[in-house]
Amino acid sequence: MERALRLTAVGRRYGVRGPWVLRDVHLDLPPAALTRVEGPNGTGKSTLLRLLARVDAPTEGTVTGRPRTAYVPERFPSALPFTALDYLTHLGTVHGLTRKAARRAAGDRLDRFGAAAHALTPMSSLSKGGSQKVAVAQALLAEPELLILDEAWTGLDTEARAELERAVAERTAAGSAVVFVDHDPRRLAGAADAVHTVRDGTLHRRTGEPAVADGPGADGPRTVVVVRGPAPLPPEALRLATAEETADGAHRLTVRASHSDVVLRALLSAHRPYHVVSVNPLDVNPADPEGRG
Ligand SMILES: Nc1ncnc2c1ncn2[C@@H]1O[C@H](COP(=O)(O)OP(=O)(O)OP(=O)(O)O)[C@@H](O)[C@H]1O
Repeated sequence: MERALRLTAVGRRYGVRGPWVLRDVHLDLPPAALTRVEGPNGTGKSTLLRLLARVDAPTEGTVTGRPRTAYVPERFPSALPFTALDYLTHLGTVHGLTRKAARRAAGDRLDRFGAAAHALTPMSSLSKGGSQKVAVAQALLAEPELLILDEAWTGLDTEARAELERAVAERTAAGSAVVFVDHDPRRLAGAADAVHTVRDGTLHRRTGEPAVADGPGADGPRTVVVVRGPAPLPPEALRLATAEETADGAHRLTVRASHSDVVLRALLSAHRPYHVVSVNPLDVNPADPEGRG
């Protein structure tokens, strides 16, 4: 897809004679793929994410593709002269919504992140957690084709952290590319389609990670959902799960555990909703790796 972002031989250094922070970086962010960027402190992860968000430009190399992008920076500028709701409403109108629709979307987002009580609080008076919720809400408001999260879970409470994980699964299910950095290796563990490590001034793809969103072959816990209902299954569900018809005419979907909520929501909110027969963890038995036992 033309809009998918691609870095080719990208390098960045700060100042004409500054040391190279990154060099010879090649990276593709295909639609519907979740990409993790990891690496020790100070190696250039935030620099890379700023280049992906196009809020910074490379010193050498090219960045191509123009997906509609949203970015949660490591440090969100919270000293803005708006209340949280006015700020989000304003951004919604910038993204093309009418004022009424923008206000509704802004209120919904704050609600989903448990921040409805902060709607009328000036941004400059928000706590670290409150302002982080607004940072995340602003990024999701635009339903971006590329979502970039730099330590976006930091400062969020447990419910908001879970909500952000769900939102990531929703974005990839809707066909968006998502790229994230997080200090916690358990964050979205097993869910990433690709993991890249910043080391020695460049980006290394961790081997063993599949190139794109795939079926049950990747690492991480899996959930098996069995449903009855019409074929074909909703596209949002098929993007995240591998499906097969069972002998008695039900559909058996295998999905990453972190994505099971999104798949269930797609099935239950379908035009003709599905009847959920069972939801179980995939028991990986070496004698029965597909869990058909
Ligand atoms: N605006 C800037 N001007 C000058 N140097 C910078 C700038 N931004 C980053 N650097 C330098 O670039 C290097 C990489 O920084 P960056 O913040 O990208 O790393 P990081 O891997 O995200 O670090 P952390 O894990 O600590 O957030 C560091 O040496 C940093 O000091």
